[in-house]
Amino acid sequence: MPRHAAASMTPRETAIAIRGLRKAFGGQPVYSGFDLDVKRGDILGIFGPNGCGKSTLINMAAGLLPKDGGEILYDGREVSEIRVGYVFQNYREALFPWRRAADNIRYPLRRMGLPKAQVEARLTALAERFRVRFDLNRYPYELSGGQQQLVSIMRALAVEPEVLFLDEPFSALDFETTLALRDLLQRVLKDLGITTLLVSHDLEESIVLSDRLLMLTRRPTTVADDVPIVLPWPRAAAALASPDFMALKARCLDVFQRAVAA
Ligand SMILES: Nc1ncnc2c1ncn2[C@@H]1O[C@H](COP(=O)(O)OP(=O)(O)OP(=O)(O)O)[C@@H](O)[C@H]1O
Repeated sequence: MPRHAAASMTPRETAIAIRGLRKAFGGQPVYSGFDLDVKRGDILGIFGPNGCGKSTLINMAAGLLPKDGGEILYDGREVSEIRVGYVFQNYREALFPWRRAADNIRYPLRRMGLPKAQVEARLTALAERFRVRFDLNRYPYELSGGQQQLVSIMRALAVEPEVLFLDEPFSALDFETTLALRDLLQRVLKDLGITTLLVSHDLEESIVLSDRLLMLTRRPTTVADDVPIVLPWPRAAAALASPDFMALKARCLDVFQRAVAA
């Protein structure tokens, strides 16, 4: 594989500005005047009580769900004006079952009208970045859950997104697979510098994968705490035992328990 193929993948690092965001369901507000800034290249973890609106936030940010008011801008542009990648929790429903894994990854690139040679170069570069050892010519049902979710992640990154949205990407996977994928993903995201919003139900995972962790309250949702995660990258499983990690976890757990009790 030529080295320039991997090097060609250089998405822009984009900053996100959310101002006065409003959203209600059935008259019940989830967000009423929510503001947030995300620095370019940051991985922002979003953590909070069940039903506080984590998925709603990233779905609105990704343009999958309309907002009632306010704005979400990417270096001043609407989401419709930028390329985004989205990885869903449920990899079984995310991939096209009738397309081989490689064709799932090629699909958005073909839709973009990319010449065949570039499509293949991106596919090869991604396979190299993610150290893929399985056969991408298999169909999704022939792959393990972890392999399928890896294909979903590769497909999301294939379009060279400016922003990546991850909604509980590992929650349907076993622990061993989760650790391996976490390790791979953080290396790739930090290498590429993609601004990322990550929703996870797992506090340790949120801390391990984030530059900054946004702790949310129950709805109407506000920010309970905004925690910089100052730990060296990459963060291997062993980092979970470090005193700095334990201190961050204790702080976040305390905030979470107060948010749930409120
Ligand atoms: N389409 C919808 N119609 C009505 N209510 C909705 C809709 N989508 C979400 N909600 C409600 O809005 C709130 C926020 O939902 P959301 O899925 O964003 O929360 P979450 O924090 O991601 O939840 P969880 O932690 O359970 O995954 C919940 O109370 C949910 O029931």
